[in-house]
Amino acid sequence: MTTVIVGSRASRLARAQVREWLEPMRKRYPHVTFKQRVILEGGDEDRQTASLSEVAAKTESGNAFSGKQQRALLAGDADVVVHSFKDLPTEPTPGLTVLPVPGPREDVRDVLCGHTLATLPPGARVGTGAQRRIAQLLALRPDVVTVPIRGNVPPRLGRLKGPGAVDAVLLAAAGLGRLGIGSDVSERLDVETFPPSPGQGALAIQVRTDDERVRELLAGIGDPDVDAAVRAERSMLEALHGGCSVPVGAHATVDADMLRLSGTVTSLDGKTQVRATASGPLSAPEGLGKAVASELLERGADGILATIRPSTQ
Ligand SMILES: NCc1[nH]cc(CCC(=O)O)c1CC(=O)O
Repeated sequence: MTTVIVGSRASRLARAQVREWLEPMRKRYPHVTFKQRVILEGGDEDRQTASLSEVAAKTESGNAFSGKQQRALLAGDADVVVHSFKDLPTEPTPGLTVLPVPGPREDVRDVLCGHTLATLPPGARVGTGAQRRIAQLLALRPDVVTVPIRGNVPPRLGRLKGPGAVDAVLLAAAGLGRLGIGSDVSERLDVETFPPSPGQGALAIQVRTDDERVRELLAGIGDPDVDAAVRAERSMLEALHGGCSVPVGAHATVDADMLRLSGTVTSLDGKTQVRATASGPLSAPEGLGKAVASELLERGADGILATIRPSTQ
């Protein structure tokens, strides 16, 4: 009997993600005992510091959400860790490997709860702390005011009511779907006008590079289409030198053996937005990601990104 320890952050969403991944794994490998182990992160423990970049600066790894998971993995306290792909930094961590991306991918879209884009009253207050969401929202509705909110998904939704309530909140459909609260959604935002964060809705399964036992066991868990789409989006982000919260949106789709990737970079005030789209073979997702990134840079993305200070939020 072999045992595999699966590390997870403490939040309901993180635990739901691990359960989602474990369910087919347990069916596929009935002889393996999978055990869940909760590993707390700075970004989970520290609820007082408003800015995630400040929380990240206090952690050893400089990452508020995935640093301790990765250290636990390296130390052997877990054999596998499950992240939201979009929360994982683009730089690889020495000694760790991300396995081919499993499917199915959750709904990749961002959603508005409380109002739709069209019904938001002029000057409405919209809760979100993510730079990409702020920028893309202001590009569509320059009249609204964004209010920084962070924390787990249920308290963010809770900001629609009570003292200091906001008119709407912007969140990922994937988080709401995994928590079973998708019915609170007012509008699912179109991927063309509001492209999601690269990798949104997908899971990153990370293991130790030298752990042949687990790597062999889990070889073949990836979904080739989901894997190619996520690789294309993430290599575009990497080529733009973007972390997980720069105002970069990406969306890749698969059609037979072709991959199509759209990317956007938006200034924080929403006034400038560059876009690029290209297609390429499913077998070369990184090449497509780099090609779309070069096109974005040619169209002025570097000028926009230069004005934004690095942040891990
Ligand atoms: N940054 C927080 C975060 N990280 C992953 C998700 C859920 C979406 C996903 O798994 O891609 C969320 C919540 C949100 O953005 O609303």
